[in-house]
Amino acid sequence: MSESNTPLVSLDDLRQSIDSIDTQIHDLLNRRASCAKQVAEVKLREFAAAQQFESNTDSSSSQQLLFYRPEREAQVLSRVKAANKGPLADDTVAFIFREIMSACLALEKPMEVAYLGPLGTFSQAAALKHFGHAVVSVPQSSIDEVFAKVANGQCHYGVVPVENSTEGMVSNTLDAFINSPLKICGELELRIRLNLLVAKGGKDTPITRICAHQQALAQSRQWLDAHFPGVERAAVSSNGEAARMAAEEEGVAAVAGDMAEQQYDLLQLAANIEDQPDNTTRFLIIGREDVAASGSDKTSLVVSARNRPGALFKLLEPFQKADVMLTRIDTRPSRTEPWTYVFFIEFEGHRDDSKIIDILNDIEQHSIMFKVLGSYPKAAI
Ligand SMILES: O=C(O)C(=O)C[C@]1(C(=O)O)C=C[C@@H](O)C=C1
Repeated sequence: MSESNTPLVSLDDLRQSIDSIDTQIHDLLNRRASCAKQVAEVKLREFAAAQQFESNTDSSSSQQLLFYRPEREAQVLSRVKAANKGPLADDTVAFIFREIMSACLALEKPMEVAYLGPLGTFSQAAALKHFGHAVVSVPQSSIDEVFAKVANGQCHYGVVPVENSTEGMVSNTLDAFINSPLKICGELELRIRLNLLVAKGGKDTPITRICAHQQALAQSRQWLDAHFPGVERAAVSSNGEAARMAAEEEGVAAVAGDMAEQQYDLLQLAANIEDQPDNTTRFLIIGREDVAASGSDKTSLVVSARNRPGALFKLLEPFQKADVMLTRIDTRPSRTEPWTYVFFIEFEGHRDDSKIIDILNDIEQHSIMFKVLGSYPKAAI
């Protein structure tokens, strides 16, 4: 018998080893969860002490009770990825720890996260990827509603799409930031795989209308042109809504992802119909509080320059001088007067870093509107 055919350890022995390891993992998980519960008690004590101190000194209470700590979560995820020796892939280990932290945080404080619904949208997939499955994800009818629900305290956080690798920026999200008091608390990327979906039993029904969010229609335009020329396309409020319509209306097909397919129990007529094979959407996490530095952060700001030659150069020059990496710049109409613009600038670093403080002071002097939208950990998974 060749060496590879010789079982060194029996199946029973291996399963006994797995059982024993599972018992240890189980015990360790509950020990970790007990630590997280104690962390919650410490946070509550510190919060109460700060409140008392503030009322004694008669200052207004600015202290927020924060259970969710994005900077700490990013550090944990980066650390487990860096320490991973395999055979599990780094991303797999990070996803497992993502869920462990999500479950631990739920013991401290169950969290509600608003996203662009209905059920089964990529925004919901993004919310669960970022926060893990222990959060309650709460569907909203529009991006503006996501902002509103977080701003009025009905949800702890929100998840909004900000740019797609095929279609560019999501202008609705950028515009919503201009007048919102909310902060950016995190970011993540989600690979967008689009499928053509119809109701189960609708395999032979001719497709008369293809529905999807306008971004999904644009991301699969060439495929739809080639396979369904002349069939009406309708942009609806979300891919989840398109999937719901496909489930209920005869002849309607939806362009949507796996979550929508499962949610509405649809039939997949074609898979991966997106025109760009690496089609990816970047999402932002919005909340009411600033996030402490994690050591690997980005900052976003919105700024409007005086309408004069060299104004944009003056805004960007401080980054070049301080050798700070710009990661994105977008322009939107200011909506205050015609032909004036605001710039969304995103760069590496945290607003509390001394180098970044100097840059921000410099930019503020050359701008007529200036708002830091937040500093937040770079996407860790
Ligand atoms: O370190 C903390 O502050 C915790 O609350 C613990 C923990 C974790 O499980 O590691 C849980 C929730 C926070 O968002 C960050 C980390």
